[in-house]
Amino acid sequence: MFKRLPGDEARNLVTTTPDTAVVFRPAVIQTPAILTLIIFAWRLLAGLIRLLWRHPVAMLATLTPVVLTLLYGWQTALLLTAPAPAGLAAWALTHWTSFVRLIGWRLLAWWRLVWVYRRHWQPVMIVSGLGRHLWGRDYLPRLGKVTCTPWADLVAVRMLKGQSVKDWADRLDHLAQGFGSASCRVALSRGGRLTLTFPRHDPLAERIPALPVPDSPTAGPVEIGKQEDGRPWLLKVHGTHVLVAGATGAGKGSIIWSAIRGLLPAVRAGLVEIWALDPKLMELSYGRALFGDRYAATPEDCADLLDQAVSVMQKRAARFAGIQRSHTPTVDDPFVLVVVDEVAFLTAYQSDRELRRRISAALATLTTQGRAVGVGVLAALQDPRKEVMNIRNLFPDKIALRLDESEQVDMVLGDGARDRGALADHISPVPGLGAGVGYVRLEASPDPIRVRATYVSDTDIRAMADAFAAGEDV
Ligand SMILES: Nc1ncnc2c1ncn2[C@@H]1O[C@H](COP(=O)(O)OP(=O)(O)OP(=O)(O)O)[C@@H](O)[C@H]1O
Repeated sequence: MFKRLPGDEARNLVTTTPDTAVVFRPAVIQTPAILTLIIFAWRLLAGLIRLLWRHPVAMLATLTPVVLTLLYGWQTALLLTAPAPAGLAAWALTHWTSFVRLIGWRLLAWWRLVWVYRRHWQPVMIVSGLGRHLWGRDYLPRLGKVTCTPWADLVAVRMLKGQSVKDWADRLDHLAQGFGSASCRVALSRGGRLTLTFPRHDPLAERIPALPVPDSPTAGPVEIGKQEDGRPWLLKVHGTHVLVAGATGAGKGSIIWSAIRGLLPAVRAGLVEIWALDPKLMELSYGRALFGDRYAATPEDCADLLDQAVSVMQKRAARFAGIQRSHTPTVDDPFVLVVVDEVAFLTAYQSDRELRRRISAALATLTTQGRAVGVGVLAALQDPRKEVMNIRNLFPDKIALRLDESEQVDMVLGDGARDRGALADHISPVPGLGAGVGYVRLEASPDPIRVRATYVSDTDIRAMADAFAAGEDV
């Protein structure tokens, strides 16, 4: 879109004699008044047609009463038009959900388009460097349709020719700040067109208490928290392996315990077994009763437990060979979830080379061959560097909680995740605000999803373990 701005050429004038004033005498072309009037009239008409074309409903709602008043007087106009707002009000009062779905979000989208995005578009584009001001004209990306969902605005944009998605991904902060949102995401919708997502409020701002233990046994996906759009966050544990990375205090424990809580009925029904490796002797020891003798804390015990898991896996693989290609949890062949808290203690920080080799080999074997035969790994880790965790790519599903450095985001979630909006290094270190908040990139989707895990407190864990040991419902 080009817009002519006056006076721009004067900026480029240079004088070599500083004490002489520059005299700027633009060439004056006499235009007949009628020509100017025709041009103005044409612009007015084109503007009206464009307005009608872009906002037919709003224009109809505004123009109808005006036309009726002019034709039949205000009393008749009032009589004829009043039923429409009265009907809408009655609809809103009687069936709010359908009113919001069919009318409310559209009205809000129109308002947000006019008041937020169109009003600030030109300055935000120029200041962020996504638009150009060349030869006195603004060359701006085209603002398209705005759609409102319950939690965010989705803004369609046509990029300038020659722009890339990365140009936009590099300016997410500018866009979020420019349009008054807490964050911004960018996704390519089709060639040259983008969808920007601006959350209007954050459903993850508050701590989410532990969910009730499910009624029926299931090996997953288990509900362990909320997604950014307010929908439940379901974590798949059966048929995959999950790596959770986060700095100290990021809330890795809440993901582990939320998953265990969701699996508890299946554990009781014998469809799932949880094998716990707790080298820090902290996180999992609270719920020891849930793991029976499948609990290890010393590196030697951890290596033995992992070897046992490998042996279960290999025996199953031998039995399943040529008969079945995937695993369904049964009492005879339960899903085995190997939970490892701070896996680097067992691999990178382990001083005994032989133990380190055994543990790394067992973990690599489980993560490469376990998922088809019902053996999964859920591992937590503080430092995602390759030297610390060289098998992180063997985990199909990864969760990045708060991380210390921006480069660590792509190490966990894969290349380009941070550019796509996974700002795990910006998550608040204040536990109430940021603990348990993270980004997930699932095997099936390249776009990271912002999530928050429920907080399963020590009291919840003890209650779970005590009730489990006593064979009662939690
Ligand atoms: N999901 C959550 N929601 C809100 N607060 C949480 C959540 N998870 C943890 N917290 C808070 O953050 C604190 C640290 O959590 P936690 O110990 O689980 O982190 P961590 O990542 O396991 O840390 P470390 O690696 O040091 O063990 C907890 O004491 C709790 O107050």
